[in-house]
Amino acid sequence: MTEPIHSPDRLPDDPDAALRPKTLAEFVGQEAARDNLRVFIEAAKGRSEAMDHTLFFGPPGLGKTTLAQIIARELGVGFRATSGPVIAKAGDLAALLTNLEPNDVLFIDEIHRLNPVVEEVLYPAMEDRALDIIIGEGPSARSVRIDLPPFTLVGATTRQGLLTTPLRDRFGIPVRLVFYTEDELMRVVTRGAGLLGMDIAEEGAREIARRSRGTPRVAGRLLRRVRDFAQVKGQGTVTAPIADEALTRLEIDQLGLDAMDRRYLTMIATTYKGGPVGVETLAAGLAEPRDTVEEVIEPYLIQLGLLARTARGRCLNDGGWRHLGITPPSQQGNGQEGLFRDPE
Ligand SMILES: Nc1ncnc2c1ncn2[C@@H]1O[C@H](COP(=O)(O)OP(=O)(O)OP(=O)(O)O)[C@@H](O)[C@H]1O
Ligand SMILES: [Mg+2]
Repeated sequence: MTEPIHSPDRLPDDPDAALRPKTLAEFVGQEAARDNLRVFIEAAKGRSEAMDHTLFFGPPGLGKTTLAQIIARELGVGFRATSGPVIAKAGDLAALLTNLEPNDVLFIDEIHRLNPVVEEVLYPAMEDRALDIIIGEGPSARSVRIDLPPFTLVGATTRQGLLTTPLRDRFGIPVRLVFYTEDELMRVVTRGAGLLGMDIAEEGAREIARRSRGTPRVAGRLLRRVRDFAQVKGQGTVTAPIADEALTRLEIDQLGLDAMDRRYLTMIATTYKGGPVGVETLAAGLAEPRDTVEEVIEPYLIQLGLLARTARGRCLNDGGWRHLGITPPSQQGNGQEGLFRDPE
């Protein structure tokens, strides 16, 4: 399997762990979120209390896991991490919760994928710091309430919309993470280059930043690939031309779109005449899971204004047509045929 160079999906053996910021001060961007978190962390520390439960949501690779770790570190408390699909039974969650030290952070990644039975157990744990456990079966079964230490639940999800309302409502601090600006990504790239001991020109960093899909994880990955290229093809320094050549070879275009993004846009443009077309149809056409289309491919295309999600399906915007260099059917003069045929 080849490394998904440009996909913001994480890999099992997290190669970007080395680039992970460890403090709020080191964490680039997400200004609003950071300012708020700083206040909540200080306040909780000042009172020696657990911080309120916090939910991070936003596309993959924007720093949800990183921020969860930073919170624990800045609070000076322990950090336990798990993920929604891993907690199979209520008992698994009970074991995790009863083993926490006071004020610890429990991080649940992909919290929208919690089993509903487990989720029911989480409600009183979050709200009343209590576990209601059923002991025994049948007529002799009884419910026992166990008190828990104070703790902070930090949840992360790429799909806030898939969270049940009762769960969402129990987070006192909801934090939306947004795509990074080019300047912010430049700081991410420059910082990463420093940590990797790389020589990088300002315009080289800008080129990588501009083509990183607004995502620090992608920036880190592109940086490593461009470094290889600079080492072999150049004098070791990442200049703008070296970065451009490397990224072009990786089929990452001027907007930072990769081959999959372009296949997605081209399919809407040519097969579906610009849409609207349903996400299921597009996912099937690309042979990608619907989740990947909705969580990874679409958010950035929408952010760039190339694509619109409408009630009737996905539609290409003017910018999308322009980026592909295709004239929309509506703007074609008479006699222009052939390019846009009805899908079978
Ligand atoms: N603000 C930032 N500044 C610098 N580097 C960052 C920042 N945010 C994220 N990174 C880098 O991007 C990588 C991915 O971040 P992280 O794992 O926190 O993303 P995530 O939102 O949890 O993604 P996923 O949804 O896939 O779990 C980190 O290892 C880190 O190197
Ligand atoms: Mg994560």
